[in-house]
Amino acid sequence: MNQLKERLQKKLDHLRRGEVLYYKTEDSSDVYAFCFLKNSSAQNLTTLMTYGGPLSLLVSDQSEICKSREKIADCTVLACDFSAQGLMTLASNPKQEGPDRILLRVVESHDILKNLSVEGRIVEFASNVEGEEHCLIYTKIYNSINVDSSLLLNEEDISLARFFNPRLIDMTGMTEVELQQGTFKLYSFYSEIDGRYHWAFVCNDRKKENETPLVRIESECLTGHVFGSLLCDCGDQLSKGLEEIKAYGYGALVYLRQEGRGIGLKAKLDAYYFQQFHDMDTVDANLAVGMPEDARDYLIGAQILNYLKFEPLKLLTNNPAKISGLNRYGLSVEQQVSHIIPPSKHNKRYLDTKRDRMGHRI
Ligand SMILES: Nc1nc2c(ncn2[C@@H]2O[C@H](COP(=O)(O)OP(=O)(O)OP(=O)(O)O)[C@@H](O)[C@H]2O)c(=O)[nH]1
Repeated sequence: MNQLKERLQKKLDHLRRGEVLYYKTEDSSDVYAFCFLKNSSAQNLTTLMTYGGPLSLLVSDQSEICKSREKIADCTVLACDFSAQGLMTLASNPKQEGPDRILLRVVESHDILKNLSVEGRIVEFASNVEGEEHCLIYTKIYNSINVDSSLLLNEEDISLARFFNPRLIDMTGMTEVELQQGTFKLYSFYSEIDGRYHWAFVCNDRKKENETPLVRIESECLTGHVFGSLLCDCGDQLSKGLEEIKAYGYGALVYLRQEGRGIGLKAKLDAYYFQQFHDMDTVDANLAVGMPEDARDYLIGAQILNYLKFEPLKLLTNNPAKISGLNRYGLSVEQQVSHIIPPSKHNKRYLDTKRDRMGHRI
């Protein structure tokens, strides 16, 4: 973890000095070059222009970008609010304009919006580096160049930068609750990322030096957790998870608001329709309603565990994506602890699909 942090820090230092960094996307060989726009960075602008196509510029509302007007007359300018939700703001306001914007080559096509999801993350990343700097200029590189790896940002760096940003969750309250499984401390956390509250049921009964906490990350399931639907194993997993943590004596159940594997309740119910009336399994049904098979991200969970200082940890799960989802944000999972509920006639297909199509260790 420390090595990763140091490596990231070095790259950030380059960025602070106004030097050009590079970014390579995970799913293609596209390389972007970018830097902050500073008054002194005319040299860097020339470098960017030599490498690539039209420059793009992301500016915040208070940007002093007008000062640089002459230098970047042919830029695509995208209005952007550099909040933690920068990406969403960007996507939902592609035409946001103001009198102080120099030029807008208005972004309308979905393709460009898709690209923005890559660049939006860079913006978020860059804005975390230095609050004062609010202009990021970038271009996709068309000329093939050899990029020095110390100047290359990758997805891992972006994930780490997001993780180290302490502003993404706030601990908003703590109380004690009596559950069937025993007494837990219940923490609430507000997340800037999705504007929701997430919960942690914490058990510290037997905390010892060097003992590893047992953690369960539970994704919201209104139908299973609240109404006791038999179509999934969620209800049983929730109560058994709390029971096991209590019996172990040290750990937490982190309850994330990721209903329907992150696609939301409305889309989950639409997907149920395809499962029931078109004989699809959960994966195909999600795709049929235009959603990914699993839309979850574990940044909020990772930040909550970091707040609780529950790392390294043992994770109660059958789902390898949860382990890699935490590793991605620098958390170490020392052990996977199986969390298997015996199948019933109602949820057998659901569980078979988890095993056969989603790699769950069941
Ligand atoms: N899209 C969709 N989501 C479902 C369906 N049934 C249950 N879910 C959701 O699946 C998620 C299950 O979350 P978890 O139990 O935390 O995790 P998991 O991925 O099953 O992995 P484990 O840790 O092994 O339990 C919840 O968000 C449920 O709402 C379904 O038929 N379709």
